[in-house]
Amino acid sequence: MNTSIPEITLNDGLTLPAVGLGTYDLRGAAGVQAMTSAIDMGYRLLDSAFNYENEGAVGEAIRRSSVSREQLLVTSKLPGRHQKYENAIYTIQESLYRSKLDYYDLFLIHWPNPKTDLYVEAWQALIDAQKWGLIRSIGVCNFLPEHLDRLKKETGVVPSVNQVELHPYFSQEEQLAYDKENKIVTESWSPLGRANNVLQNETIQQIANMHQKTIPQIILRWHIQLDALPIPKSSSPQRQLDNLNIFDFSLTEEEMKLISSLTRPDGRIANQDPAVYEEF
Ligand SMILES: NC(=O)C1=CN([C@@H]2O[C@H](COP(=O)(O)OP(=O)(O)OC[C@H]3O[C@@H](n4cnc5c(N)ncnc54)[C@H](OP(=O)(O)O)[C@@H]3O)[C@@H](O)[C@H]2O)C=CC1
Ligand SMILES: O=C(O)C(=O)[C@@H](O)[C@H](O)C(=O)CO
Repeated sequence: MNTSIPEITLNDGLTLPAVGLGTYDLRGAAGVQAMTSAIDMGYRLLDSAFNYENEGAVGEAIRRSSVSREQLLVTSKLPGRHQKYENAIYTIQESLYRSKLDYYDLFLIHWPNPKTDLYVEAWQALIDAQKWGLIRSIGVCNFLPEHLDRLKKETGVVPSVNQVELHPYFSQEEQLAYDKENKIVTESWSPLGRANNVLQNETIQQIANMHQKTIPQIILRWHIQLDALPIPKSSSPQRQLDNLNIFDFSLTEEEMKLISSLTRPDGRIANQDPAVYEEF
């Protein structure tokens, strides 16, 4: 049991733990079991989405866990096909019915879908749902500076969180700097590169040997020291625990730079460039 996770305060005052649990692909009874184990082990932030088809499993895991709803921070996301204002409102309500929760702590627009061009309308729906108490904090995913500038200009409301692909092979230096300057917390999706060969990287292995940690622990610590909030997914209780045990050591400035230097122009894992990708 590890509950000593530092906290991060968002621009609207909500606090989140500095690491959360990704739940992509955690579904059904096995998903409920994995999420319950994570909560019992100390995770307090769960990252879900309407499109993951697991909001019911998230709600069930919360009810079966040993901690109260109030101690948990639950995230879900609005899919691309429901960005029209009325659809967005219905989808947030449906998402709550699915999880059997009264509110989400954080609700995000999943992708900007710039060609469809409804993300400002969708943002207005999140703003209203927050006013009505359905959502405590509102944010986005995969938003580039141009999309964020437009939200600010047209609604005056800056997202609390921008969840983007971030790992050593795609280190997002410019997006991180933009988010920081605009007081937006960057959450890192696929923080472990979705377990691709970054987990065998020789440079990170050498750093791991120095600190007597594993490669995933070094990578997650790198996220923390970038002031990004990683949400690693694991279905294994042991790996869930390992991924929390990153607060008893620090990387040097040189080690941070070495890991960041591993970034590559073709480093994206899923070929999803938010400037062109349109999510269903
Ligand atoms: N907003 C967006 O557009 C997106 C959001 N996300 C969110 O981000 C979360 C995390 O990203 P995800 O794509 O799942 O990828 P991650 O980078 O979190 O990697 C998950 C993979 O790493 C393995 N793993 C986890 N911990 C360890 C460890 N300590 N040692 C070895 N292997 C490990 C897992 O296997 P195992 O389960 O067997 O441990 C799984 O195969 C998602 O689950 C989702 O919530 C993801 C993509 C896009
Ligand atoms: O998992 C998510 O949140 C997504 O947005 C997906 O598109 C994911 O990135 C993926 O690669 C699905 O194959």
